[in-house]
Amino acid sequence: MKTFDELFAELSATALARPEGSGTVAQLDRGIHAIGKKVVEEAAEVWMAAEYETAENTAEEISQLLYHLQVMMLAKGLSLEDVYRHL
Ligand SMILES: N=c1c2ncn([C@@H]3O[C@H](COP(=O)(O)OP(=O)(O)OP(=O)(O)O)[C@@H](O)[C@H]3O)c2ncn1[C@@H]1O[C@H](COP(=O)(O)O)[C@@H](O)[C@H]1O
Repeated sequence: MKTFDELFAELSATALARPEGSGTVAQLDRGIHAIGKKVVEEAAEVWMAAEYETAENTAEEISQLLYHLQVMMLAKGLSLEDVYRHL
């Protein structure tokens, strides 16, 4: 289990180190357009899970959406603070 901030720290390090086989590196290399499509896809999966599936499935879809939002933050060079100051 990890927090939002811990995942972001891990993904930031992964983006710099670019380890072989990293899905995050592959996603970053696909660019903003592809990452945006994943964000929309995962958001739709959250909606569908919330409407028709269990709370547990919904939580899993939400975690995937949060992951892809963080990948988008990295692709745009945004820090946690850049986002948090709007909350
Ligand atoms: N938390 C996640 C995470 N959540 C979701 N995903 C990816 O997001 C996608 C969402 O799953 P779906 O069921 O929608 O899968 P899918 O549509 O079949 O996926 P694709 O075929 O489109 O890739 C999958 O490709 C998952 O691999 C994640 N990929 C990685 N992480 C974490 O990110 C860190 C770095 O991962 P790597 O870069 O892969 O080393 C590790 O801690 C991982 O646990």
